[in-house]
Amino acid sequence: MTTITLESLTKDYPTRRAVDDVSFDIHGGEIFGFVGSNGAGKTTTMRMMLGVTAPTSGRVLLDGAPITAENRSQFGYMPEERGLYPKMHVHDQLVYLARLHGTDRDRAEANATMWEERLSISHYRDDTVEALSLGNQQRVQLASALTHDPTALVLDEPFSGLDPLAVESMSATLRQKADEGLPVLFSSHQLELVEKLCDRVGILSNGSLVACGTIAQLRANAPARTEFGGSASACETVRREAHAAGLQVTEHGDGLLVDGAPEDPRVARLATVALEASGLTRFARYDEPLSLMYRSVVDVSPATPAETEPTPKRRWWKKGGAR
Ligand SMILES: Nc1ncnc2c1ncn2[C@@H]1O[C@H](COP(=O)(O)OP(=O)(O)OP(=O)(O)O)[C@@H](O)[C@H]1O
Repeated sequence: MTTITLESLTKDYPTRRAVDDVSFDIHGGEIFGFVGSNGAGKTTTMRMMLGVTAPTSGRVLLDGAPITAENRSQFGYMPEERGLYPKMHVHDQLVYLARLHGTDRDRAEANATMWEERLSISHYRDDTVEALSLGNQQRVQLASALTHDPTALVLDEPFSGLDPLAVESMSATLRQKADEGLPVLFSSHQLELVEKLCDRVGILSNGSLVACGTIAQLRANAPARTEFGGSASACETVRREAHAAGLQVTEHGDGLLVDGAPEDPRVARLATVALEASGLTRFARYDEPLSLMYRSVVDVSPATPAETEPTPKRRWWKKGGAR
């Protein structure tokens, strides 16, 4: 199956470094979620993958060999600025764009009709794109990335502005294409969705990849916390003993989160004491949601200009990115 490799990709603009030494692989069959704050460098990285922007240094490989324009022309790309002709009719446009990628007319017609049905835009096939709502334009944009039977999908914020049913249909489509063996990468600010849908996630901060892996790998590498729950008196005991032991405590719903893994003797002791006092019903490692892991690695200070000393990077994974 196809593997796309980003090898030390760096992009300098005159006033700043937009992407700084970014390396990771995307494997056929997986959905890779690309997240990061506004201006973190996601779009620039995707543009370098697609050859729309040339890297200052680094390269993109396809199955271990430098990627060619021909390889890239077979990718399905959904650019951030979108790329449809506003005055062209939906169906004609889908067929036209597929033909530009080299798909023969019959196949382009059949694929356009199939994706119109799958993405619930058949009703608009004879409308101009500019007459559609933004969400429906987005569905057409996704269809245009699919009608030429792409070998990979690279989608810049495909979920932004979609209604819940469209999110479901977009998610199902991406999963289907990954199941067919395509590498699928998309960027998004919807962290819950990314957590639910993606096999692996890469987090960019100020142009650097600060975390990369499966949700389980990210969790395993994130600082551990333990969840305690139960009666008010059990929670009070845990709170008091944790403070005495110098452990950080955070309120969490009707329970508490304590810094440290359940197997940490100082944390385990809290459970023993609370059990003795009775009323403890929950004691387990806390499954950090992606949104919290994201906050703990993303640098919220203004981006570092290229000419100044870069801030130290916190990286959670070994270079190259585990699968
Ligand atoms: N053509 C350009 N010239 C100069 N700077 C640019 C150019 N394109 C992007 N940048 C800068 O590079 C940085 C990364 O931008 P990029 O669009 O890749 O971020 P992003 O992560 O996609 O952000 P968002 O989530 O807001 O879409 C930003 O500071 C941006 O201003």
